[in-house]
Amino acid sequence: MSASPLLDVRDVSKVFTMGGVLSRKQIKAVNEVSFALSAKKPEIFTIIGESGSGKTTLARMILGSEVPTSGELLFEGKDIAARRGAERLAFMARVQPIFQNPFEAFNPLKRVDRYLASTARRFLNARTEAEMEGPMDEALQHVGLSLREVKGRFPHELSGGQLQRTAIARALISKPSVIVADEPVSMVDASLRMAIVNLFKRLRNELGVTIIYITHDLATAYYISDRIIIMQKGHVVEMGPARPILEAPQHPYSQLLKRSVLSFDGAGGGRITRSGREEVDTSAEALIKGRLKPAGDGRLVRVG
Ligand SMILES: Nc1ncnc2c1ncn2[C@@H]1O[C@H](COP(=O)(O)OP(=O)(O)OP(=O)(O)O)[C@@H](O)[C@H]1O
Repeated sequence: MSASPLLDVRDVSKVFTMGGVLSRKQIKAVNEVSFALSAKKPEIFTIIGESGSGKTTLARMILGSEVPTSGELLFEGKDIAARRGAERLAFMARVQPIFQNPFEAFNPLKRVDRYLASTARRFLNARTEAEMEGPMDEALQHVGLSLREVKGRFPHELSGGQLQRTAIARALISKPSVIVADEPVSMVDASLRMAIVNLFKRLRNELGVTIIYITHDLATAYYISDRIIIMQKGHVVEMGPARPILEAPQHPYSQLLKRSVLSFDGAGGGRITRSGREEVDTSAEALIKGRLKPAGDGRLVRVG
């Protein structure tokens, strides 16, 4: 068996050139980033950073939809950018994306099961209804849904949470080793966020899927991540086990990020109102101090 890491990101940079001949401007979106994910130990590997820090560009290079300007990304020892045709398709089956907005991920005029069926056709070469429906239902069961529940439904007929879980099920159909989830909970109602991130934990534990979780939400990052990297202006400023880093960040930027998220963040670090009466503090600080714990229904509950 090969000893290569599952994913090996080596000194990867991406430069975008903007403007015309006279006003040429270069943006180094990703700057010499390196890390490796183990083939043996599935994990939740989080990429955290504020808007514009290069997270999405890095994710697009991992998915092979953007080619690095320098450095290389290897999946099971082979260059991602060099894969073509059948090799590219096989790679795409193993490394699947989940996007931010489930309502954009699905065509509003297409029934969601048709979307799942086309994924089964593409990656599993399924042809008959039965060949498609078995893996579709299996994937939906992994996210707490079933084919019976979503069959014939249009995206607007499902809740945001159901639709995001369907998007995750779609990603599971090809039995991937890696899921790249770019801000998967930022468009989901705050009360459902923990349910989605708990699902990622289950996929890691039960299916052995490695999750690359891209976010600016320190609270969920703290709660689910095994390791994190913190990015600022394309650079990795801190990398390592998630909890020690988020509890006591060393780099001034990580410290600033933590402070700013604790004081104001509408996307997860802020306050949500439950039942219109009670305020639940979902900030990273609250989680860190252990004042909240996730309840079975995906909400956070106050301890003691
Ligand atoms: N196709 C592109 N052409 C030019 N510049 C780009 C392109 N894609 C990204 N950039 C620039 O690269 C930098 C990093 O962007 P990127 O989207 O990777 O950051 P991000 O951390 O994912 O931010 P966000 O959370 O807002 O998506 C930004 O300055 C952005 O404007």
